[in-house]
Formats: sequence, C-alpha cells, structure tokens
Amino acid sequence: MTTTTPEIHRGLAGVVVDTTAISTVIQETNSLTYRGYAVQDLAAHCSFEEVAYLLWYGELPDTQQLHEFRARERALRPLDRTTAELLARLPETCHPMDVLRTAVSFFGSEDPTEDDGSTAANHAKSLALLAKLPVVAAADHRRRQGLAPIQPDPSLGYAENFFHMCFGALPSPEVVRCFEISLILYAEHSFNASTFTARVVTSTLSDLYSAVTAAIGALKGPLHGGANEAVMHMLNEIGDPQWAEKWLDEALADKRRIMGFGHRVYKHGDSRVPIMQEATDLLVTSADDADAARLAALHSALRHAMLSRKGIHPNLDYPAGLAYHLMGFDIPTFTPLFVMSRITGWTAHITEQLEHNSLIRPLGVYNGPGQRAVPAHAR
Ligand SMILES: CC(=O)SCCNC(=O)CCNC(=O)[C@H](O)C(C)(C)COP(=O)(O)OP(=O)(O)OC[C@H]1O[C@@H](n2cnc3c(N)ncnc32)[C@H](O)[C@@H]1OP(=O)(O)O
Ligand SMILES: O=C([O-])CC(=O)C(=O)O
Repeated sequence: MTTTTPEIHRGLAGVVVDTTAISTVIQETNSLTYRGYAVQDLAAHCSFEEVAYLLWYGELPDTQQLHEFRARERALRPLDRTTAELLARLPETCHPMDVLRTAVSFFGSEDPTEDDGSTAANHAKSLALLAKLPVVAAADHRRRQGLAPIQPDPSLGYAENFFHMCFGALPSPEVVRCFEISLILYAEHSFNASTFTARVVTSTLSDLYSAVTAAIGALKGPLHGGANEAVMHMLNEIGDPQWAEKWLDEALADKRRIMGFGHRVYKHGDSRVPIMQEATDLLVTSADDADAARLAALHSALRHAMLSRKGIHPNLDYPAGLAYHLMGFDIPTFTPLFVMSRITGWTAHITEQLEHNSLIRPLGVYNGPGQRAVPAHAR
C-alpha cells in the first residue's frame, strides 16, 4: 500500500479559502479595490465614514443616508460609566491594544443582543464599536500622560473628533486629511491574519464581539498591525539618516526582520504605500521642523537601502508609522489607530462569513511519536 504525504501550506500561503465581495488586490495592476472602487479614488474623494458605509452595505451612501449614518455614529460615541471605570482600573503599563481588546470583550458582556447574529443586529454592533473604540483609544492615550479623558464632540466628524479627544484641540486640515487617508487605507484588506481570525471565530457561530476581540489580538503582533509601532521604534534606534545603511547591513546579517517591509500578497510594492507616502511627505513639509526633516530623510534612506540590499518594498505600516508620530500620537497608540479603521473590514467579513458559513477547520499532518503505552511510573 502506498501513502501520499499531503502538501503542506505553512502559514496557509497561497491557499484560497473562500470567496469575498468586499475587497480584492488586483495583481496585474497592483491595485486594491473596496466593493469595486479603487482605494486611491476613495481616499481622494470620500470621508472615512462613507468608506465604512460602503464596506458594510456594499454601496456608497447618498447624501441622506450619509447624514443619518453620521448622526447615528455620533450619538453612539459616549461610554457608559461602568466601561470608563473598568478601563481606568487596567494597569497603566498595559499596552493599549490590551485595553481595546478588553473593552470589546466587555461591550459584548453588556449587550443583551450579543448572541443575535442577524445582519441587522451585527450592523448595529459594528456601528457602536466604530463609534466607541476611538473614545477608548483617546482616553487611554491621555491616561498614559496622566490626563483626564475628554468627552467626544458630536459636532465633529470621526477623524476630527479623535484629535479633539486626544489633544483637546484640532490640528491643521492637512493633518486631519492625512489621518483620514490612513483610516481609509487601513480599513480593509481581504483575508489578512486578523480578518481571517475574525472569520474563524465567526465560523463557529460565536458572536461578533468574540470575533473582534480575537482579531484585535491577531492585529497586535509585529508581523501584522504591530509593525506600525515597530517602524517608529526602529527609526528611533537608528537615529540618523547617515547610519541607515550600516544599521540595515548589521540587522540583515543578524537575520532581523526589518519592520514595515515585505508583504504576503504584494511582492512588487504595497498598492497603498504611494498615496500614504505622499500624504506623509506633505506632513513633513507642513511641519517645517528639523526633527521631522531628519526622520523623513532617515525613513527615505532606509527604504532605498532595503530595496537595493533585498529588493523588498515597504508595506502600509512603513509610512503610516512615521505619519502617526508626526501627528503627535505616542507609539503605543499606532496599532489602536489601525483597529479604529479595520473594525469596518473585520465586521464586514463577519457579516459575509455568516451569509454562507462553513466551519473553518483545516487539517495538519501529525509528526509526533507513534502510538505507545503509558509507562508504569505514570499508571
Ligand atoms: C498591514 C500589515 O500587516 S503589512 C505587514 C506588516 N509586517 C511587517 O512589516 C513585518 C515585517 N515583514 C515580514 O516579516 C514579512 O514580510 C511578512 C510576515 C509581512 C510577510 O512574510 P511572508 O510572505 O511570509 O514572506 P517570508 O517571511 O516567507 O519572507 C520571504 C523572504 O523575504 C524575507 N523577508 C520578508 N520580509 C522581510 C523583512 N521585513 N525583513 C527582512 N527580510 C524579509 C524573508 O527573510 C525571506 O527570505 P528567505 O527566503 O531568504 O528566507
Ligand atoms: O493583507 C495582509 O496580510 C496584511 C495587510 O496588509 C493588512 O491587513 O492591511
């Protein structure tokens, strides 16, 4: 009898697990579309709220639909006292991704409709998370600086309100626009690790909060969303543009992963990088500040060195990490900013998974010891 060893796809690389109508990377043109619209087009013409609506409902909203959607999002922002007190009790040293993960888990425990997996109920929960997660992230940003939280302002849009809650002031329109572009670009990226995590949890018919809690855990890792923080730590470690090449050569010789570079899907450059890089360059120009110029020169030197040494291009986390620093956020806030955006993509996928669900349960090839008897000392 002959046995054939099944082909193993470690990391599920190249494995197609399902269909999706939410987004796709078009390899031939190296472009990304959400529901058929190129992200470049969306970033140039739409607000983040319009993109959230598009991802959830499949079409861009008309004026009336957008007006109502915005009003509902703004009304859902405030946190109740129990949530605020619970989050304030978490250790000040804990990472804000742990705070967000805990918050989502707690929102689930408080929601009497937690187990209602209907599309309408899940859309309502998704909107509530979209509205509340920035409030949690901003309060935690201020908590790390020993400052009291600032309540959301219902007269402000999603992006502006976040700056208001973090800093008590609004930055220039260029900064708000750059932030909004980052939110649009981060919103959705098909079957990435955190979205796939959300789909795996959903496939067991568990609830939306459990799926999002798990997705936050997956996004936190430095090979995924955590890379935007790691980029800034790396730039701080290198320090000066003139050391970029030497630092890179030593890091590669030590077999280190260079954060913000490489991608499982894009092998010739992440389609989102040019637009994010352009917005980040505008921030540097408008900052008119020697430190911003130093960081931008270092960022560029490392990008060129990485391309010439390894032929590896940056991913979205590379320009986004620098942009978030230039906007004034502390480094631990960077991945939570990604969550505030990706909550839209995750929840769109949760709804889609439920529309044609099949339990996600792959196989593994066993390579442990052969069957054996429990030894005498253990009997
Ligand atoms: C929004 C996002 O989540 S984007 C991704 C953010 N993550 C990062 O920036 C972390 C750094 N990047 C990486 O670790 C990888 O590029 C990943 C995990 C994103 C994708 O990796 P994979 O598709 O699994 O490719 P894999 O890890 O097999 O790498 C292929 C080769 O390129 C090399 N490589 C890929 N990325 C990098 C990198 N950032 N630094 C150094 N070498 C790299 C690998 O060492 C490997 O080389 P080898 O074949 O000589 O061993
Ligand atoms: O698609 C991926 O593997 C990672 C990524 O870029 C994202 O989630 O935005």
